[in-house]
Amino acid sequence: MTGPTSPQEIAKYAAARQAATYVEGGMKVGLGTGSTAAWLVRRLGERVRDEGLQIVGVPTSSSTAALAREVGVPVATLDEARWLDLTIDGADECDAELNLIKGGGGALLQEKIVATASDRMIVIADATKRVEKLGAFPLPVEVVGFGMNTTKMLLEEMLEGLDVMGNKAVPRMKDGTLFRTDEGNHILDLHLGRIGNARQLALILNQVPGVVENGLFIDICDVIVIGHGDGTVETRDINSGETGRMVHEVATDNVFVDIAD
Ligand SMILES: O=C(CO)[C@H](O)[C@H](O)COP(=O)(O)O
Repeated sequence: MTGPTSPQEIAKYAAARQAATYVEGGMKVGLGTGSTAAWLVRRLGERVRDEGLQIVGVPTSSSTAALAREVGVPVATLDEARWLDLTIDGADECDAELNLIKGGGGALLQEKIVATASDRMIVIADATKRVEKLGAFPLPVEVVGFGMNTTKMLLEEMLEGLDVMGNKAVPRMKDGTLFRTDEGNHILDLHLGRIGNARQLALILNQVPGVVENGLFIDICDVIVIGHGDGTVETRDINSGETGRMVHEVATDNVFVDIAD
Protein backbone atom coordinates (compact mmCIF):
# COMPACT_ATOMS: atom_id res chain seq x y z
CA MET A 1 0.00 0.00 0.00
CA THR A 2 1.34 3.43 -0.87
CA GLY A 3 1.43 5.68 2.19
CA PRO A 4 0.38 9.32 2.60
CA THR A 5 2.65 11.91 1.06
CA SER A 6 1.36 15.37 2.14
CA PRO A 7 0.77 16.68 5.70
CA GLN A 8 -3.00 16.69 5.09
CA GLU A 9 -2.93 13.07 3.91
CA ILE A 10 -0.74 12.12 6.90
CA ALA A 11 -3.39 13.74 9.16
CA LYS A 12 -6.19 11.74 7.51
CA TYR A 13 -4.12 8.56 7.60
CA ALA A 14 -3.26 9.00 11.30
CA ALA A 15 -6.93 9.61 12.22
CA ALA A 16 -8.05 6.58 10.21
CA ARG A 17 -5.38 4.35 11.72
CA GLN A 18 -6.34 5.40 15.25
CA ALA A 19 -10.06 4.87 14.58
CA ALA A 20 -9.33 1.40 13.20
CA THR A 21 -8.24 0.37 16.71
CA TYR A 22 -11.91 0.69 17.80
CA VAL A 23 -12.83 -2.18 15.47
CA GLU A 24 -12.95 -5.59 17.16
CA GLY A 25 -13.50 -9.09 15.84
CA GLY A 26 -17.13 -10.00 15.21
CA MET A 27 -18.20 -6.39 14.64
CA LYS A 28 -20.47 -5.14 11.88
CA VAL A 29 -18.89 -1.87 10.76
CA GLY A 30 -20.27 0.92 8.59
CA LEU A 31 -17.60 2.04 6.12
CA GLY A 32 -17.69 5.73 5.23
CA THR A 33 -16.94 7.44 1.95
CA GLY A 34 -14.18 9.86 0.92
CA SER A 35 -10.40 10.08 1.07
CA THR A 36 -10.15 9.75 4.89
CA ALA A 37 -12.55 6.82 5.01
CA ALA A 38 -10.52 5.19 2.22
CA TRP A 39 -7.48 5.08 4.55
CA LEU A 40 -9.69 3.39 7.15
CA VAL A 41 -10.90 0.76 4.69
CA ARG A 42 -7.31 0.05 3.59
CA ARG A 43 -6.22 -0.28 7.23
CA LEU A 44 -9.07 -2.69 7.97
CA GLY A 45 -8.02 -4.67 4.91
CA GLU A 46 -4.53 -4.96 6.42
CA ARG A 47 -5.96 -6.12 9.73
CA VAL A 48 -8.13 -8.73 8.01
CA ARG A 49 -5.08 -10.00 6.11
CA ASP A 50 -2.44 -9.77 8.88
CA GLU A 51 -4.44 -10.46 12.06
CA GLY A 52 -7.28 -12.54 10.69
CA LEU A 53 -9.72 -9.88 11.96
CA GLN A 54 -13.26 -11.09 11.31
CA ILE A 55 -15.64 -8.27 10.51
CA VAL A 56 -18.43 -7.43 8.13
CA GLY A 57 -18.26 -4.02 6.49
CA VAL A 58 -21.32 -2.15 5.29
CA PRO A 59 -20.18 0.38 2.65
CA THR A 60 -21.88 3.76 2.33
CA SER A 61 -21.25 4.08 -1.42
CA SER A 62 -20.43 2.06 -4.51
CA SER A 63 -16.87 3.46 -4.47
CA THR A 64 -16.30 2.31 -0.87
CA ALA A 65 -17.81 -1.09 -1.68
CA ALA A 66 -15.34 -1.46 -4.57
CA LEU A 67 -12.38 -0.47 -2.36
CA ALA A 68 -13.45 -2.79 0.47
CA ARG A 69 -13.62 -5.74 -1.93
CA GLU A 70 -10.26 -4.80 -3.43
CA VAL A 71 -8.51 -4.79 -0.02
CA GLY A 72 -10.26 -7.91 1.26
CA VAL A 73 -12.81 -6.53 3.73
CA PRO A 74 -15.94 -8.75 3.58
CA VAL A 75 -18.99 -6.62 2.73
CA ALA A 76 -22.73 -6.88 3.30
CA THR A 77 -25.64 -4.60 2.55
CA LEU A 78 -27.36 -2.76 5.39
CA ASP A 79 -30.45 -4.89 4.78
CA GLU A 80 -28.35 -8.01 5.36
CA ALA A 81 -26.58 -6.59 8.42
CA ARG A 82 -29.67 -4.78 9.83
CA TRP A 83 -27.86 -3.04 12.73
CA LEU A 84 -24.20 -2.12 13.14
CA ASP A 85 -21.82 -1.89 16.08
CA LEU A 86 -19.93 1.04 14.68
CA THR A 87 -19.68 3.35 11.70
CA ILE A 88 -16.47 5.20 10.87
CA ASP A 89 -16.72 8.00 8.33
CA GLY A 90 -15.16 11.31 7.31
CA ALA A 91 -16.79 14.76 7.43
CA ASP A 92 -16.61 18.10 5.67
CA GLU A 93 -17.14 20.14 8.84
CA CYS A 94 -17.48 19.33 12.54
CA ASP A 95 -18.45 21.79 15.29
CA ALA A 96 -17.70 21.71 19.03
CA GLU A 97 -20.82 19.60 19.74
CA LEU A 98 -19.76 17.04 17.11
CA ASN A 99 -22.51 18.07 14.72
CA LEU A 100 -21.42 17.67 11.12
CA ILE A 101 -21.76 18.69 7.52
CA LYS A 102 -21.28 15.68 5.27
CA GLY A 103 -21.87 14.85 1.63
CA GLY A 104 -18.91 16.49 -0.10
CA GLY A 105 -18.52 13.17 -1.91
CA GLY A 106 -22.26 12.96 -2.59
CA ALA A 107 -22.88 9.91 -0.38
CA LEU A 108 -24.80 11.71 2.40
CA LEU A 109 -28.00 9.67 2.09
CA GLN A 110 -26.44 6.25 2.52
CA GLU A 111 -23.98 7.70 5.06
CA LYS A 112 -26.82 9.05 7.23
CA ILE A 113 -28.85 5.85 7.01
CA VAL A 114 -25.84 3.71 7.93
CA ALA A 115 -24.63 5.99 10.75
CA THR A 116 -28.15 6.13 12.22
CA ALA A 117 -28.31 2.33 12.15
CA SER A 118 -25.14 2.06 14.27
CA ASP A 119 -24.58 1.93 18.02
CA ARG A 120 -21.73 4.44 17.59
CA MET A 121 -20.44 6.77 14.93
CA ILE A 122 -16.78 7.76 14.86
CA VAL A 123 -15.75 10.60 12.58
CA ILE A 124 -12.21 10.80 11.27
CA ALA A 125 -10.87 14.05 9.88
CA ASP A 126 -7.90 16.33 9.53
CA ALA A 127 -7.88 19.46 11.67
CA THR A 128 -9.11 21.74 8.86
CA LYS A 129 -12.58 20.17 9.24
CA ARG A 130 -13.05 21.54 12.76
CA VAL A 131 -15.14 24.76 12.77
CA GLU A 132 -16.73 27.01 15.34
CA LYS A 133 -19.96 27.35 13.36
CA LEU A 134 -21.13 25.06 10.56
CA GLY A 135 -21.86 26.51 7.12
CA ALA A 136 -18.71 27.70 5.36
CA PHE A 137 -18.69 24.38 3.49
CA PRO A 138 -21.66 24.33 1.07
CA LEU A 139 -24.36 22.13 2.60
CA PRO A 140 -25.26 19.22 0.28
CA VAL A 141 -28.94 18.43 -0.10
CA GLU A 142 -29.98 15.35 -2.09
CA VAL A 143 -33.04 15.99 -4.26
CA VAL A 144 -35.01 13.95 -6.77
CA GLY A 145 -34.69 14.90 -10.43
CA PHE A 146 -38.41 15.61 -10.91
CA GLY A 147 -39.06 19.35 -10.52
CA MET A 148 -35.53 20.02 -9.30
CA ASN A 149 -35.58 23.68 -10.38
CA THR A 150 -38.79 24.23 -8.40
CA THR A 151 -37.25 22.50 -5.37
CA LYS A 152 -34.23 24.79 -5.73
CA MET A 153 -36.49 27.87 -5.83
CA LEU A 154 -38.50 26.74 -2.79
CA LEU A 155 -35.30 26.07 -0.84
CA GLU A 156 -33.85 29.49 -1.68
CA GLU A 157 -37.10 31.23 -0.64
CA MET A 158 -37.27 29.26 2.59
CA LEU A 159 -33.65 30.05 3.44
CA GLU A 160 -34.36 33.80 3.21
CA GLY A 161 -36.40 33.56 6.40
CA LEU A 162 -33.77 31.66 8.37
CA ASP A 163 -30.65 32.53 10.34
CA VAL A 164 -28.14 31.91 7.54
CA MET A 165 -25.89 34.32 5.64
CA GLY A 166 -26.49 33.12 2.06
CA ASN A 167 -29.31 31.31 0.27
CA LYS A 168 -27.97 30.11 -3.09
CA ALA A 169 -28.71 26.48 -4.00
CA VAL A 170 -26.26 25.37 -6.68
CA PRO A 171 -26.83 22.15 -8.65
CA ARG A 172 -23.72 19.96 -8.39
CA MET A 173 -22.13 19.11 -11.73
CA LYS A 174 -19.73 16.37 -12.77
CA ASP A 175 -18.09 16.08 -16.20
CA GLY A 176 -20.44 18.73 -17.59
CA THR A 177 -23.67 17.08 -16.47
CA LEU A 178 -25.70 16.98 -13.28
CA PHE A 179 -24.03 14.86 -10.60
CA ARG A 180 -25.93 11.64 -9.85
CA THR A 181 -25.84 9.95 -6.45
CA ASP A 182 -25.77 6.16 -6.01
CA GLU A 183 -29.55 6.41 -5.61
CA GLY A 184 -29.89 8.20 -8.95
CA ASN A 185 -30.75 11.58 -7.38
CA HIS A 186 -29.04 14.98 -7.69
CA ILE A 187 -27.35 17.30 -5.21
CA LEU A 188 -28.05 20.98 -4.52
CA ASP A 189 -25.16 22.58 -2.63
CA LEU A 190 -26.48 25.32 -0.33
CA HIS A 191 -24.07 28.24 -0.01
CA LEU A 192 -25.04 29.43 3.45
CA GLY A 193 -21.80 30.89 4.81
CA ARG A 194 -22.85 30.41 8.39
CA ILE A 195 -25.71 28.36 9.89
CA GLY A 196 -27.27 30.00 12.96
CA ASN A 197 -29.36 27.00 14.06
CA ALA A 198 -28.22 23.75 12.43
CA ARG A 199 -30.68 21.58 14.38
CA GLN A 200 -33.67 23.62 13.15
CA LEU A 201 -32.34 23.80 9.58
CA ALA A 202 -31.82 20.01 9.40
CA LEU A 203 -35.50 19.48 10.24
CA ILE A 204 -36.89 22.21 8.00
CA LEU A 205 -34.95 21.20 4.89
CA ASN A 206 -36.48 17.74 4.86
CA GLN A 207 -39.99 19.26 4.81
CA VAL A 208 -39.52 20.63 1.29
CA PRO A 209 -41.06 18.30 -1.32
CA GLY A 210 -38.35 16.88 -3.56
CA VAL A 211 -35.73 16.85 -0.81
CA VAL A 212 -34.57 13.34 0.02
CA GLU A 213 -32.03 14.16 2.74
CA ASN A 214 -29.64 16.87 3.85
CA GLY A 215 -26.00 16.68 4.90
CA LEU A 216 -26.45 17.97 8.46
CA PHE A 217 -25.67 15.17 10.94
CA ILE A 218 -27.08 16.36 14.26
CA ASP A 219 -26.56 14.28 17.44
CA ILE A 220 -25.31 11.35 15.38
CA CYS A 221 -21.54 11.46 15.88
CA ASP A 222 -20.26 10.06 19.20
CA VAL A 223 -16.50 10.33 18.79
CA ILE A 224 -14.22 12.41 16.60
CA VAL A 225 -10.62 11.55 15.90
CA ILE A 226 -8.76 14.55 14.51
CA GLY A 227 -5.43 13.91 12.82
CA HIS A 228 -2.58 16.37 12.41
CA GLY A 229 0.13 16.64 9.78
CA ASP A 230 2.79 15.44 12.24
CA GLY A 231 0.94 12.15 12.74
CA THR A 232 -0.57 12.98 16.15
CA VAL A 233 -4.28 12.57 16.81
CA GLU A 234 -6.80 14.03 19.26
CA THR A 235 -9.86 12.07 20.29
CA ARG A 236 -13.05 13.69 21.54
CA ASP A 237 -15.98 11.73 22.88
CA ILE A 238 -19.59 12.60 23.65
CA ASN A 239 -21.20 12.06 27.03
CA SER A 240 -24.96 12.23 27.16
CA GLY A 241 -25.64 13.78 30.55
CA GLU A 242 -28.65 15.53 32.02
CA THR A 243 -27.44 18.77 30.53
CA GLY A 244 -27.31 17.24 27.06
CA ARG A 245 -24.36 16.31 24.93
CA MET A 246 -21.02 17.15 26.48
CA VAL A 247 -17.80 16.74 24.61
CA HIS A 248 -14.63 15.88 26.45
CA GLU A 249 -11.14 15.20 25.32
CA VAL A 250 -10.15 11.58 25.71
CA ALA A 251 -6.54 11.56 24.66
CA THR A 252 -3.88 13.07 22.50
CA ASP A 253 -1.82 10.28 21.01
CA ASN A 254 1.17 9.84 18.83
CA VAL A 255 0.34 7.55 15.99
CA PHE A 256 3.39 6.10 14.35
CA VAL A 257 3.18 6.99 10.70
CA ASP A 258 5.25 4.74 8.53
CA ILE A 259 4.99 6.29 5.10
CA ALA A 260 6.72 3.30 3.55
CA ASP A 261 3.80 1.15 4.69
O1 LIG B 1 -19.29 13.07 3.42
C1 LIG B 1 -18.45 12.57 2.70
C2 LIG B 1 -18.78 11.93 1.40
O2 LIG B 1 -20.12 12.09 1.06
C3 LIG B 1 -17.02 12.58 3.12
O3 LIG B 1 -16.90 11.87 4.31
C4 LIG B 1 -16.57 14.00 3.29
O4 LIG B 1 -16.77 14.69 2.06
C5 LIG B 1 -15.09 14.07 3.68
O5 LIG B 1 -14.29 13.63 2.63
P1 LIG B 1 -12.72 13.55 2.74
O6 LIG B 1 -12.39 12.53 3.77
O7 LIG B 1 -12.27 13.14 1.35
O8 LIG B 1 -12.20 14.92 3.11
